[in-house]
Amino acid sequence: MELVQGLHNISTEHHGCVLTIGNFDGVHLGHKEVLAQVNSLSEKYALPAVVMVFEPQPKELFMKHKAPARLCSIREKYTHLKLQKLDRMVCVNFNEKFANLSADDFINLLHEKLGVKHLIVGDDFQFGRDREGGYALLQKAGKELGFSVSNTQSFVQEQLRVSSTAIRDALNQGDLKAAHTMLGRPFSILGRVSHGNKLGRTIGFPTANIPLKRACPPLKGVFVVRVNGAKDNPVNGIANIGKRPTMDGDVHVLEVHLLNFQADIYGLHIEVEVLEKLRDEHKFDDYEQLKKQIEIDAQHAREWFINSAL
Ligand SMILES: Cc1cc2nc3c(=O)[nH]c(=O)nc-3n(C[C@H](O)[C@H](O)[C@H](O)COP(=O)(O)O)c2cc1C
Ligand SMILES: Nc1ncnc2c1ncn2[C@@H]1O[C@H](COP(=O)(O)OP(=O)(O)OP(=O)(O)O)[C@@H](O)[C@H]1O
Repeated sequence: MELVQGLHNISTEHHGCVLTIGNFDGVHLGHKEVLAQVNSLSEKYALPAVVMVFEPQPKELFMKHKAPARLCSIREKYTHLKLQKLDRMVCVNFNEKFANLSADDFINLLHEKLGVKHLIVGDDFQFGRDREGGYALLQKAGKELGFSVSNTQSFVQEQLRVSSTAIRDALNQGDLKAAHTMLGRPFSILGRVSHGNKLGRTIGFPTANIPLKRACPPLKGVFVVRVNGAKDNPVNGIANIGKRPTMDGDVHVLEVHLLNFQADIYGLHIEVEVLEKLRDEHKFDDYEQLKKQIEIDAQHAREWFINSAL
């Protein structure tokens, strides 16, 4: 999948496409329905299947640190979208200037720069300064400018529309099973293993540290995890997502201790699948108490793997 970073990198060869637009945070099953339609119409029109995403996501520009937690970084989004077999991802820098485009200017951009032939959006899609444009305006403009517009039916599970918001809520409540059902895969975090304080090994629990790009992760606590990329097969583990209050930490990190595994994995790109919440993070009086608790966590995780037959 080709990545076009910024509107200034759109060239004449990008003219003509079947397009969808959105945040696609987490790339969940509802998104996949939309993307499947983009692919099928791209075949019908013999034009590239293109997804336009915004970075930062609009609420991150408008609400700053009060914006909802991100389900995935832009890099993870690219990785998940690539699996949907699209031809191109256009990543728009969502800055003040872009946010201030009128609805008409935005439509002109789709028409003139991208040469959109068919556009697929949700019927709740709003765009342009103050969210002034909507589905009806797109249809009207499409008739005048020569592109068609359609929307997808809501993808629902147990009468609830699958959405990034619903997945954030599930993760926040520690309901990994519900998040898994809506994502169609376990919630996971991708990252490169970096050097930590190397204190973990002194208490018998060496950990792989993965810096979290997002300031605020969508879930916190101690979890049963499964790691892909550390060796040929997935490796079971336990992980902490938090600030490590016992060590007076002040930024969120993901730390994974792999069970029955000894190898140097610094620098490797791994995927940490978060499978089950064990507990909240605590501030312990000393490392000895923390160590005892992690031993209990490891035991609970082993039992969980035996019971889940994973
Ligand atoms: C399974 C697990 C559970 C953890 N639970 C806590 C916790 O409840 N409170 C806390 O302050 N740190 C917790 N930690 C973080 C440890 O403080 C940290 O891993 C250790 O100090 C080593 O850090 P380092 O790898 O940067 O040296 C946990 C780590 C793991 C792997
Ligand atoms: N469950 C769903 N069924 C069908 N289309 C969906 C579903 N969820 C999202 N979409 C569509 O996917 C596109 C991208 O949507 P967006 O990223 O805003 O999704 P969202 O999951 O609803 O996010 P949020 O919960 O943050 O509002 C939009 O066209 C949207 O209408």
